[in-house]
Formats: sequence, structure tokens, C-alpha cells
Amino acid sequence: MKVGVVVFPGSNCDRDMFHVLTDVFHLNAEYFWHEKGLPENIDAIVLPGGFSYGDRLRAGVIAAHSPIIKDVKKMAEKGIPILGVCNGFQILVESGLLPGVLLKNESLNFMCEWTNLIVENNKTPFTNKFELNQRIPIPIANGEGRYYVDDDTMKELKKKNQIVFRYSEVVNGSSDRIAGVCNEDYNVVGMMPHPERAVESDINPIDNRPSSLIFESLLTKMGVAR
Ligand SMILES: NC(=O)CC[C@H](N)C(=O)O
Repeated sequence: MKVGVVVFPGSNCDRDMFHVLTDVFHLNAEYFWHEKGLPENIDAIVLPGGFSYGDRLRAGVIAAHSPIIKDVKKMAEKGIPILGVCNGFQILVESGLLPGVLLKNESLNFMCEWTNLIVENNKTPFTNKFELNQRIPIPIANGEGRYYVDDDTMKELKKKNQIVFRYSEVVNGSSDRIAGVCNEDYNVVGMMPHPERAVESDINPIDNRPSSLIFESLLTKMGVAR
């Protein structure tokens, strides 16, 4: 199986993500520059974090108009697992693949700290190894991390079980403490915290096991034994 890691001008977590996919989880991964198309033989896609186009206008909005997004949308329709992390999540909402928008944190500060997530939906390709309500210690690093949806969309999200992760406490003013959501088919997931910074014990002072389950869920979904 092959995972495509999409790279935009200003992506800066692409190598960390690639390292984790290949060196930690022994997956076959390949970088794809945003101006290119995606080949048919891609089994999963990751949009990594960073500052695409310097977060100009609004984080993720310019990257959402990149040529590669057309192919990402086609893959999403086919049901291929797609994960957006931080700026990747911002790009997924700006491209319309996920509902809502990421606004500046309530504090207006860039926030770089450890948070705790609670798993709210364990039926996605990135959460199938979790128990519901399982806690994930995981770092955030963003300026525009405040997830916002209007009341009607919030009702829909709840009805369709599209809230995947919540912060255990108020972190940045996100609607309903939402840290990650999925599309109606559950195959497209976006999250603000960085699992690729939390799966190795030497850089995770708390517990690297829960974040690892995000990648192990993908392995399970793809039928890759571990
Ligand atoms: N870590 C990242 O992906 C960068 C954060 C993001 N572009 C922001 O500051 O909102």
C-alpha cells in the first residue's frame, strides 16, 4: 500500500510525517508536489502541517486552490482515507472537503503546547483502534486553530457523528471544544494537533501509545498486519 504526502510551498511538517509513516510504521510513502496530479495507485493521502503560502489571507485558503486538490477530491469521493493535520486540516476545510473553518485562536496567540484529546468517533480509518472517550496526549502548534461552525452545521455534525476529537478542556475557543472532524462518509479526517510529533517515546514525555493508534488504525483499515 502507498500513502501520498502532499507538499505545498510552506509545508514544514511533511518530512516529520514521511519519517513516521515510513520509519516508524513501515509504510510505503511518496511526496506529491501540489502542482502535480495524484496517481491512481495511492491508497491513502496525508496533508501535513505547516504554513502553506505563509498563511496569507487565511491559513489553508490559497493551498485549497492548488491543482492537486482536484485529485484529492476525486480520491475522497472514492472513499480513500485522507488525513489532514493542522495546516492540512485548514486546507481540507478551505477546499470544502470538511465542514467548518479554522479561525485565529481566542487568545490571538500562536499556541505551542501539549493538550489532551478525547476520541468521539472510533469508526473512521484513523480512529478504529481506539475505545470511545479514550484520551490522547498530543501537542498543538498553531495560530489559527479555533474550529468554528454555525449552529445548524453543529447540529448536523452531531447528528451524523462527524466530531472525531474534542479537547478535554477549553484550549483555544473552538466550538464545543472540537479538535477534529470527518466528512459524512468518515473517510476524510482533519485534526489540529500533531500525531506525527507524538508517536515516538523519545519526543513524547507523556505517552506515545495513543497517538500511535491513529496510524495503526490506518494499517488496520488497509489490512496491513502488525
Ligand atoms: N503546525 C502547523 O500546521 C502550522 C499552523 C498553522 N498554519 C497556523 O498557525 O494556524
